[in-house]
Amino acid sequence: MKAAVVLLPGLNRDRDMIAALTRINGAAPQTIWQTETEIADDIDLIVIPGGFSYGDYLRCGAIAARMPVIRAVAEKAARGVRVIGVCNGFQILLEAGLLPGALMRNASLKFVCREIKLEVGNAETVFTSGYAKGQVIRCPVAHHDGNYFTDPETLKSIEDNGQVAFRYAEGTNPNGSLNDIAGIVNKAGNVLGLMPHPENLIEAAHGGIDGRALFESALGAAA
Ligand SMILES: NC(=O)CC[C@H](N)C(=O)O
Repeated sequence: MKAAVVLLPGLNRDRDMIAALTRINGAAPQTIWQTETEIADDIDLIVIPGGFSYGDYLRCGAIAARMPVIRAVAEKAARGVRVIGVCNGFQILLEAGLLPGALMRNASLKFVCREIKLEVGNAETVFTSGYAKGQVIRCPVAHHDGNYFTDPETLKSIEDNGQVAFRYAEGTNPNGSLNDIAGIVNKAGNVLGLMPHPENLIEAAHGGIDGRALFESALGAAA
């Protein structure tokens, strides 16, 4: 499988993401700059990394969501290509309408940078098939706008459809997210957004490999 990483000014997790994908996939991902309007047909997985695109001006992810490259990502997503947005990448996918809901300022009004625990909410997605349902994994978070919110009807539908891929395990919700939601997939199941950073826990030097199965699932279990 071939992976690509979207690059935007202000992102700062792109190198970590490229390193993680290179290690897991055995080949460096292609990089796609903000102004590109087309993404190659042989790309199976597109990743939008975390950071502070365009300085988080207006709202986190709001400016990025209007860049040509995100339109190209949306076109690929509509055709079933797998897309992962991590942290700022998740915010961008929400702002672009590829996922439902919004990420508000953390309930504490503070930037939170620490390790939390994640519970796998649905192990039947292409991104979580390497985990067991209910499995609890370690994962770092680093954000100030991670407080997932949506209207009650949407919340019910994402819960009923099994779209909650990851939840903050009991007592570790760092931001006040509704239903402890840490990551969701779209209805079709090929777009994942999550606030924590699994790319920072994929090799022994990181102190653990709990994030690895996410990328292995996304890269390995492809049709
Ligand atoms: N690490 C990140 O991607 C941070 C995302 C965003 N800038 C926030 O602080 O909420």
